Amino acid sequence: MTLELDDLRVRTLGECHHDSPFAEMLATKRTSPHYVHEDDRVLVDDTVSVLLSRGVPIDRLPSLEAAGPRRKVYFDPAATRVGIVTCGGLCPGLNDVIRGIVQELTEHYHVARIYGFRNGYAGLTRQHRERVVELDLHAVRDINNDGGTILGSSRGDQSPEEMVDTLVELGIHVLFVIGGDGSMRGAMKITQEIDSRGLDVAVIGIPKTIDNDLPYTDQSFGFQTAFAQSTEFIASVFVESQAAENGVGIVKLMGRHSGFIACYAALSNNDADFVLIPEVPFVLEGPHGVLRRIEDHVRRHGQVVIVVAEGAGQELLEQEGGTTDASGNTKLGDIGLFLKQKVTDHLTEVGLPPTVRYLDPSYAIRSVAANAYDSVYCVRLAHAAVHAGMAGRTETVVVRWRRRFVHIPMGLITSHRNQVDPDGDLWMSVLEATGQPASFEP
Ligand SMILES: Nc1ncnc2c1ncn2[C@@H]1O[C@H](COP(=O)(O)OP(=O)(O)O)[C@@H](O)[C@H]1O
Ligand SMILES: O=P(O)(O)OC[C@H]1O[C@](O)(COP(=O)(O)O)[C@@H](O)[C@@H]1O
Ligand SMILES: [Mg+2]
Repeated sequence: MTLELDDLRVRTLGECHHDSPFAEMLATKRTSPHYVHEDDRVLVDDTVSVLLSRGVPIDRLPSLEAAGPRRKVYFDPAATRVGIVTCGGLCPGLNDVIRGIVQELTEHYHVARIYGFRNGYAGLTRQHRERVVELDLHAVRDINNDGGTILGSSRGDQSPEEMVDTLVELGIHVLFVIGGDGSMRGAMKITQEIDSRGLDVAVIGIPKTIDNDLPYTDQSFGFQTAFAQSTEFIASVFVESQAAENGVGIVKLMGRHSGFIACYAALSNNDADFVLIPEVPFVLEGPHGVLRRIEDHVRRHGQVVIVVAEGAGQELLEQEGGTTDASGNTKLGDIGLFLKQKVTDHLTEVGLPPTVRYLDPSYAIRSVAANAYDSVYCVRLAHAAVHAGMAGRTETVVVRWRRRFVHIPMGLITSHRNQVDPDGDLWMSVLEATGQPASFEP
């Protein structure tokens, strides 16, 4: 609520003087419900009460710069060299974004060169510089039919100085970083280094996360594909649990800090009786605890299905002492296996010896190709990113916000996490669909 208009202004490298290949097409366009003029701004808030509570005139309301092609661009297209890198965990749609960027840059802007860095930020280091690949239409043809990323990815810190040396050596003007919160923190270190050297290089982020945990964006690309994949595993344990006496199906789904995949997957096929997510703490023991509720459900229905997000109930696990992955992300305890054991022990103790079917689809939900919806989303994000970069926006992320494509300052996307609001309408839908209690605490 403390967000001010000035926090939402994106950085530009300077005035745009070069003719854009889109100038002619834009000349006749008028602002409409389907087209936002390049100088127009999109409101952040969408309810009357929040807008009123801002207490400022309409032109001072928090708003975002519209994405899309400009009449003039900052970089001379024919002389522009571009780099693309994908970092962090895989996500459906990475190849669609790469293809979209390369197509747009090649077919419309006719840029001089497009380089792909291999295996995340590691590909920008001195050691791996020779592995850089040149990307053209041929190299990206059909890549969207495959999951993963043709460029590869990685976790782990790299020196911003070395990475900027690589950009300078290859004469790159625009770097596109497709990645999550960690990648955007890394990208901001790259822009700092660019600034400290006074270089004319733009850095544009395209937010990637299957967890859907980045703020200031509608559902992130690949999320829909990932939760759709998850539903198949829930359906499997449901069938298994129905066929067994005291059948228990448990599916653990990705979601380090946010339970969006668990919520959407559970709502999608409506087979889950309990959904456990990081945002809503729960207790296992006691008359209102999860175990007792599961027991009640098995007594009444003869079976039960539980969907648990990997980050749920971490406070119940004995932690190994703050271990982290190469990128500094905290490694989580295995709530799925823990829950499986606890449920088995409890139901056995109360005379309902269960048949437990446990699935941890893990990488199976994020390594697949994007579905048709996500593919459309990816290609549109790619176009928006290219227009932003060519127009000299920097330290800027392209996002879709309330169905508009807009620019936001990179710092905002790492400012906090998008999480399921326990007071919000999504969690309410989950409670309505599952019938689980709003709280497992007395
Ligand atoms: N605070 C940070 N500063 C600089 N680089 C970072 C930072 N956090 C993460 N990175 C780098 O960004 C890349 C991706 O980060 P990671 O957390 O693994 O995935 P994601 O971008 O999906 O969150 C890694 O190479 C990682 O080292
Ligand atoms: O085994 P890995 O590659 O570290 O990935 C596991 C993590 O990746 C995620 O899919 C999200 O990772 P990112 O932050 O890279 O998007 C989490 O849900 C999961 O905890
Ligand atoms: Mg991350």
